[in-house]
Amino acid sequence: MTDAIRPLIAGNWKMNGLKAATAEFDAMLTGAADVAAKADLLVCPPATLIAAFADKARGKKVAVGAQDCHPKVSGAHTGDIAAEMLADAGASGIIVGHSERRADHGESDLLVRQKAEAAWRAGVTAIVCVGETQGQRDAGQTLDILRGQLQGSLPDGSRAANLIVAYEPVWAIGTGLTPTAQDVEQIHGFIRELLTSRFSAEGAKMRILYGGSVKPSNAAELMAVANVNGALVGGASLKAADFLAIAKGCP
Ligand SMILES: O=C(CO)COP(=O)(O)O
Repeated sequence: MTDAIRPLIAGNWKMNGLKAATAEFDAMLTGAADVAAKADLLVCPPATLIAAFADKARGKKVAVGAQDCHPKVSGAHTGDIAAEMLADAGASGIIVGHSERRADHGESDLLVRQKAEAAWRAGVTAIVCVGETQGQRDAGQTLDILRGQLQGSLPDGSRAANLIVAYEPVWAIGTGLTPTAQDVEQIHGFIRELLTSRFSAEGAKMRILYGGSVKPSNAAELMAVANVNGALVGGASLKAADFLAIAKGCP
């Protein structure tokens, strides 16, 4: 059933990228046509580059997204950016609840849920991240942690058109380590069950991305796993050749 879900390869540039990185983005735009048959592409640069990238990407096969938003529309929140501002700059998706924000900024499941709702309010897709730490994995708590994060972070009424879930084991991010294909299959299957039991038919159609040390060398194996509907890529999304090669690895 999930075979019909079109894969999405999303790049999370994190706190990387000056204006000079536009050249790399240009190369992604150029190469995107070659991989369009395989997957949709989304690049989430730092907020400073969203508007410029979105202008360049207009009419091309790469969408532009953001890495975070504030739950409110506007107000006295120095340094924060509203989802409406990101949409206005050209973002069509917003990553919320990345483990680096949960850790660096103490973001709770409730706050992540409010940010996902803010993305919808602005008319853009929320990409909600969940994942266990090494310690939680070692303690055999992975599924319990994921159940709790998904329950708390996903808004009621989530639909396949406006919600994407990204499973990113914290211990796999930036480490070169990945779970085995068997582990990924079990965990994505578990997430799928939770989504369908909570959101019925919509849950069956939602994209579930895998993230954590995805590279050209492991993409094909990971992307072939049942209920893996694409990837959320960090380091390897900074280079056009790697990012496009990962998309080529989609089944
Ligand atoms: O955190 C990630 C994407 O959001 C994954 O990062 P890496 O691909 O660098 O491991």
